[in-house]
Amino acid sequence: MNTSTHPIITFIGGGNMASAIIGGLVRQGHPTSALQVVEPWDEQRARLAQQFPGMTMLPAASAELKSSDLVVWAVKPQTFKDAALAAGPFLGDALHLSVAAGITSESMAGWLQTQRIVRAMPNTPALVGLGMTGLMARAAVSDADRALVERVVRTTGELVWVNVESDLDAVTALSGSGPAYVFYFLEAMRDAGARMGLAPEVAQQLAIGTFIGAATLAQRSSEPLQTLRERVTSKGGTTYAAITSMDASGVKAKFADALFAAQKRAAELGAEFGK
Ligand SMILES: NC(=O)C1=CN([C@@H]2O[C@H](COP(=O)(O)OP(=O)(O)OC[C@H]3O[C@@H](n4cnc5c(N)ncnc54)[C@H](OP(=O)(O)O)[C@@H]3O)[C@@H](O)[C@H]2O)C=CC1
Ligand SMILES: O=C(O)[C@@H]1CCC=N1
Repeated sequence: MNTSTHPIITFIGGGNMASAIIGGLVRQGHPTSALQVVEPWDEQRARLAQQFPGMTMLPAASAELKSSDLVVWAVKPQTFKDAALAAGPFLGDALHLSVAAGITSESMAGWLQTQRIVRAMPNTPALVGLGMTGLMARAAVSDADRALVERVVRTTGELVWVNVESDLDAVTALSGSGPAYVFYFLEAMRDAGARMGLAPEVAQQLAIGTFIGAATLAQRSSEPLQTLRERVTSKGGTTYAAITSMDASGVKAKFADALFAAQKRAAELGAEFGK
């Protein structure tokens, strides 16, 4: 571990998720001089270098990686193995944190020849400091290593630990992919509002404000979600008509099917690209 107060953090893959975490770290005062990114795509490297001046930008794994205290794996599951085999020999005794969907810590331990591995499943609201991340550590990970991971992840929002690694596939289905479901509902609400005659931008403003308001109310309230819902649902009123229509179409069951499809895909990605 380097002796300065800020660990050297290396990102393998400099795309959406890496940018979100780097943004959180920099906002919280992590110096860019203690950040390195391996990113093969020239344009993306240039974008990151402009956004976060002072970071070490590398087109491929090389000897510079030896100084890493923490390595954050932010490549697609499909490219993880190749990236791990390329960077592994340069990584010394670093702690590893993967955000890749599906790829198990067992696969990583084989490719990287280490047990110091934590898996994370973040989500894109990390970009605005409102991320939700699920974490799971291999048994050999020390309390100090867990604390370092928590420090990094907290710069992007909240976190929860799970003990069973396969639970991360459920976390992926729920909160990892979750922002996309919210955007999907927002699109549906905006489009329906527009069909009712509202200007689309007004409908969108109403939809987004409603999501933020309802989610904040749910977060601050000690009452069950069902009670909050029932409070909106006046007997014989408009909400009752809407919820009855959704129940008749089986929306809840269809929504559950969608989450199970995501969970299944996470496990498939691990089986397909973890070999
Ligand atoms: N986006 C999301 O909402 C979430 C994503 N994740 C996980 O995060 C990971 C990254 O996703 P995301 O950031 O969206 O993906 P991106 O495609 O935005 O980022 C991945 C980056 O890695 C680069 N890359 C490819 N091969 C290598 C290599 N060998 N070495 C270094 N970098 C490489 C890619 O470059 P190029 O494009 O040239 O291939 C790309 O810029 C995935 O595993 C995903 O499962 C987890 C939670 C949420
Ligand atoms: O869609 C995906 O595979 C990644 C993982 C969670 C969110 N995006």
